[in-house]
Amino acid sequence: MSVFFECQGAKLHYGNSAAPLTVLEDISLSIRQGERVALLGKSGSGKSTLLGHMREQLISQCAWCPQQPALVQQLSLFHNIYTGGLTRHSHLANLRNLFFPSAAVQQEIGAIAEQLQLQQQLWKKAGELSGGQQQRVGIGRALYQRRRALLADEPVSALDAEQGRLLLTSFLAQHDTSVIALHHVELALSLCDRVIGLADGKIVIDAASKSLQLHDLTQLYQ
Ligand SMILES: Nc1ncnc2c1ncn2[C@@H]1O[C@H](COP(=O)(O)OP(=O)(O)OP(=O)(O)O)[C@@H](O)[C@H]1O
Repeated sequence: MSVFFECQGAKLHYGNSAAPLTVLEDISLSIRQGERVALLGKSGSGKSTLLGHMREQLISQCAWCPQQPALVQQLSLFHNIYTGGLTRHSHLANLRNLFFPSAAVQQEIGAIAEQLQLQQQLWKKAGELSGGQQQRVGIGRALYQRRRALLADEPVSALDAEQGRLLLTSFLAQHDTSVIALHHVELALSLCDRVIGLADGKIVIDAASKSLQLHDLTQLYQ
């Protein structure tokens, strides 16, 4: 399998100021196409920083699902999902779909909303949705980017365990390579094939999920 992402001895910072904060040091990592990788670590350990670095390198290849969906609150769920496909359509098509969405686009986005169990809310304004519903719209927007690879930052953190598992399973199945920051260690072990654990500014675990037990991960959260 070919390499999807690679870095050697990288020092990763938070922010772009004159004095950026070093979050991760001496990061060496190789991810192959086809892998499903979970990034684990306690809050502030650098999962988003690592994902941000990957995104900088892979921006044109990956769907992106950020931790905060930052939806356009005045626009409908339909239109917010549509923004995931803006770069795939012409300016004229984008303008037309803003006011008079084509039947084909309505069908595509309707199918995504159905997967997310949001079909009843399709024309509701994003600002009128709950936190969990907004998070699902963020997943829908990433799906509508129609990329083969996915970078996602805690995409199901606001959902209950069962719904989170179902949606994450489907989200992963629609991409051939995924790197996902997660808080739920059980989801990481059962749905991803590799776990990268961050602590103290370093990678402290990098192993196949099937070789790990829950207790192997407790060191990440001490
Ligand atoms: N808004 C911010 N302002 C200043 N420093 C920040 C900010 N966000 C993150 N940092 C710094 O960067 C470090 C890494 O943060 P990062 O968001 O990458 O961690 P994380 O593992 O994704 O956390 P979480 O699980 O809470 O999202 C933090 O420990 C903190 O020192």
